[in-house]
Amino acid sequence: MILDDLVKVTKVRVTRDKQHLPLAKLQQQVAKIPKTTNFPFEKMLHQPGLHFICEIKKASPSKGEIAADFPYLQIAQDYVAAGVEAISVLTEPTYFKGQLKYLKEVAAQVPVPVLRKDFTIDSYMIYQAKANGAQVILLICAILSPEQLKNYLELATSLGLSAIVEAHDEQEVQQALTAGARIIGVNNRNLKDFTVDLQTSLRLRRLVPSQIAFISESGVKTAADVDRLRQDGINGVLIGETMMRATNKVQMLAQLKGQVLA
Ligand SMILES: O=P(O)(O)OC[C@@H](O)[C@@H](O)c1c[nH]c2ccccc12
Repeated sequence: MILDDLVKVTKVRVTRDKQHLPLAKLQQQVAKIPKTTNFPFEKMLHQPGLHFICEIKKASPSKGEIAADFPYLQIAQDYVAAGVEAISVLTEPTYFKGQLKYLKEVAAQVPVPVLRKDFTIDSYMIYQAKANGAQVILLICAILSPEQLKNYLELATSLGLSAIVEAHDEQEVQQALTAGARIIGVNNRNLKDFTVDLQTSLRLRRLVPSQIAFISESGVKTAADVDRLRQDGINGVLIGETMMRATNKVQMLAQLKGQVLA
């Protein structure tokens, strides 16, 4: 399955990155960044209503190339103009054609929290996220042991980063809760066969207490999809492909929100 491959190539990448910039050096960089303890992403998610996180991604394993032309800074600006409340930036190079520099440049330019979307399998990647301007990281239950999940959550928190703990079924939601997740993201996409079912989020919503923020990820395409999620008390929605393919991001987000633009 695709996750096994992603873990493999990510291990190779982290090993190479560490040779290029050793952990001790990376930690020195991080130590120079002013410490923050306000977790703006979490505060935003707990405001009433459904919040929009939009993603910058050039390609994906399920869809192949999504954007041949990829002006990532312009896309970030368009997202901000559209009123998104956070931006997710893919940094995985092999399957998503992401780069760390996209994260760094976008984060330096936008006033909203930025998520480093990657397959975190080593604490090194959490320091890397921090050093490159992220305020949020992703921790995927399916590729982490309970112990790793707990340690990475603690490290993220100590660095002032929020973590979305991604789950796809009841057992993974339980694993996320046990580890102390403050934000749970349910991926509607089944990574075994790439099928998408919004029902996955709706079904798992009731397992997560309201003091923990709940994000629905993947496959959100229409205002009707958004409406269903909003009605079920979901705090945030993560939208990639639909926004990436929209030539007019302002109009598309307004449409998804159910607002009519003149
Ligand atoms: O493009 P979509 O279907 O709107 O999905 C966005 C996002 O949820 C998806 O990219 C995603 C969800 N979980 C991930 C984990 C890693 C990489 C990517 C993802």
